[in-house]
Amino acid sequence: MSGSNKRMLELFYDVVSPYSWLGFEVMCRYSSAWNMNVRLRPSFLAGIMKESGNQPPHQVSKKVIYMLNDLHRLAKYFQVPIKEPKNLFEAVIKKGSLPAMRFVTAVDMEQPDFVELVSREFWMRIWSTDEDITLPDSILSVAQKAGLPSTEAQRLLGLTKAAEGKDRLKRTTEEALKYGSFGLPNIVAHVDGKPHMFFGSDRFMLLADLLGEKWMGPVLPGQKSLL
Ligand SMILES: N[C@@H](CCC(=O)N[C@@H](CS)C(=O)NCC(=O)O)C(=O)O
Repeated sequence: MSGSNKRMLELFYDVVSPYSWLGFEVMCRYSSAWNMNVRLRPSFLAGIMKESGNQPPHQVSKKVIYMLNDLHRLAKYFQVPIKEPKNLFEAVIKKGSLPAMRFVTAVDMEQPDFVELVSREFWMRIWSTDEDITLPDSILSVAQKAGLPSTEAQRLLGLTKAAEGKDRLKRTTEEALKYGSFGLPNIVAHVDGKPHMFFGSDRFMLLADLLGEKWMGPVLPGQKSLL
C-alpha cells in the first residue's frame, strides 16, 4: 500500500487483538477506494494496556462472554474467519504476542512489502486455526505461508533478538501511546496537518466523515471475502 499524493493513515495493531484484525482487513480493503496510504504500525498491546493504566478485558468475566459473542457476529459481518482459541487465557494472556510482534516488526524494518501477509498469517493461526504464534517453528511457518524465503525468515528471526528490533517495537508502541492509545486497534488519520486518532474497528463511519468518503460496510462490493 503506497503512493505519493495519497492521504496518510496509520494503523496501530497487534495480532493478539481480534478487533485489530477486523480493522486491518477493512483498511486493506478500503485503501484504494479511499485513496489512502495506510502505514501498518505493528505495536504491543500488553505494553499499551500497562502504560495507559488500562485493565485487560479478561478481568471482567461478563465482558469476556459478551466479547466472544460479539466476535462471532463480527466475523460473519466483516467476513473475517475469527474463531476464538480453545484456551483463550493461555493463548492471549499467558503466551501473548511478543515474539510474533517482534517478528512483524523485523519484517517491517527489512521486508516491508511482506508486513500485510505476515500479519494476516499470524492472525489466522491465533484467531482462526488455534495454533501457537510464539515458538520459532510457528513463526517460520507463518513466514513461509507469507512467501518469505526461508533464509530470509531465519535472518529476520535473528533480528527479533537484537536490540534494534526490540527497540523499534517499543518505539512504535510509545508512538501509539502518544496519540492517546489505551487499547487496539488505533487508526490515526493525518488530515490538514493534524492527527485524528480512532480506537476500535467500529468507527469507520466517523473516519469516512472525516475524510469526506462514503462508508459502504466492511466488505466493498465485488471484493473477495476471507471466509
Ligand atoms: N469497540 C471496539 C473494541 C476494541 C477492543 O475491545 N479492543 C481490545 C483489544 S482486542 C482493547 O484494546 N480493549 C481495551 C478497552 O476496551 O479498553 C471495536 O469494536 O473494535
